[in-house]
Amino acid sequence: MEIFKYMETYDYEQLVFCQDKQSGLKAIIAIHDTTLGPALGGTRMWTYESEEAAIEDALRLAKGMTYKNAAAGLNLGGGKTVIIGDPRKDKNEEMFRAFGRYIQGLNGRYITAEDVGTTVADMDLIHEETNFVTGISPAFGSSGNPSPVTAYGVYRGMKAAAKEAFGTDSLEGKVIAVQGVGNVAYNLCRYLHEEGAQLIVTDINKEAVQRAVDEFGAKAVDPEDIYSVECDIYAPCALGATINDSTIPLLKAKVIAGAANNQLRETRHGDQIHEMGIVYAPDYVINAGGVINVADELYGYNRDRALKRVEGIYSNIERVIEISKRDSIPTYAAADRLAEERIERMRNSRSQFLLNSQHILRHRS
Ligand SMILES: NC(=O)C1=CN([C@@H]2O[C@H](COP(=O)(O)OP(=O)(O)OC[C@H]3O[C@@H](n4cnc5c(N)ncnc54)[C@H](O)[C@@H]3O)[C@@H](O)[C@H]2O)C=CC1
Ligand SMILES: CC(C)CC(=O)C(=O)O
Repeated sequence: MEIFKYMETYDYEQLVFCQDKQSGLKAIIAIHDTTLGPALGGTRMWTYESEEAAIEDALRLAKGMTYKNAAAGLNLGGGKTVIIGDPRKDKNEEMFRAFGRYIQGLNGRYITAEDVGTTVADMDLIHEETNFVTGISPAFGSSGNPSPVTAYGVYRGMKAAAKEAFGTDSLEGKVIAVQGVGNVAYNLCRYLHEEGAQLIVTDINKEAVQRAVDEFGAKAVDPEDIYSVECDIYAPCALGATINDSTIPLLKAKVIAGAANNQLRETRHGDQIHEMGIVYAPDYVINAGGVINVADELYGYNRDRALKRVEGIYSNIERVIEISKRDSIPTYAAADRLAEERIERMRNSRSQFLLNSQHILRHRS
């Protein structure tokens, strides 16, 4: 991978490599775009096949956050971190503290939160070193684990997509295939079960599957069978790129609506599902609940205010569908248009000089 070429093509601002020998920290912070404000995005810990795969993931996820934050109406830019390692074996206190110091060194250009492989406890360790972290324990007046709120947003967005496909937003009796029943999808399944949906679930973690079977009466299938099951809605809630050349021909669903980031392997896969008449709820629009929730901490966390905003994911999905129809483009492209137009508007808005604490004139004020 030619890193600078890639960064130039997709207009990235900064890529930071963090190494701490004692704790074993190997982290990559990617900052995509800070036009709207400081970059906010979670930290993923994962066992990558190669350093290149980790860099690519950080870059792709960071760009996704720029679009997610913009489309959600937040005054935040996009960034993301990946830590290379196995979250079950390789974590230690020094690692997250060392990582916290790296974040502090960015002086507010990047604010972190949880993602796959990291927890509230990890954020609390980061918080020992920096205030540029969200999703820390509620005991600190913070919002805690974002996953249940992400799930609520996905549930709301799924209803809006269902309305478009089936003429009603009721999910009662709908068969929903959920891929990955981790932190977000477990909570999503609860909403869906309460509304009377029939669940088909899969996960590489057998205990997670069993919990969904026991608590929600879900039917379990093997991971490779989830694409081809007879269902109304496919909810990808594990990792990205599951909508691709191999899986698209297998899909029976009329709606794709799930929590995973970067669901389309390539944009042409978004074109393909659009041509097939599948209503696709773009990943970064439907899964913005978590970031909306943690971003609320920046104003002094108020759960009711955050949930009210997350509810609006329903109307945001409706808006994306409207743009898609108006401009005859797939929904993923409509979402990009929504986000890019907001960033451009803010970039071009007239700015008047205001004296701030950094300016050379500050001592004269
Ligand atoms: N946690 C949050 O608030 C947010 C999460 N997301 C995205 O949603 C997705 C899920 O996030 P979490 O629930 O937090 O992660 P998680 O790690 O708790 O859950 C993911 C689940 O997927 C399973 N899985 C992994 N590979 C699989 C495969 N090939 N087949 C079936 N299952 C597989 C894992 O065993 C795990 O149970 C991720 O893509 C994440 O980036 C997006 C926005 C916010
Ligand atoms: C988990 C969120 C708090 C932020 C994030 O990284 C995301 O939405 O993907």
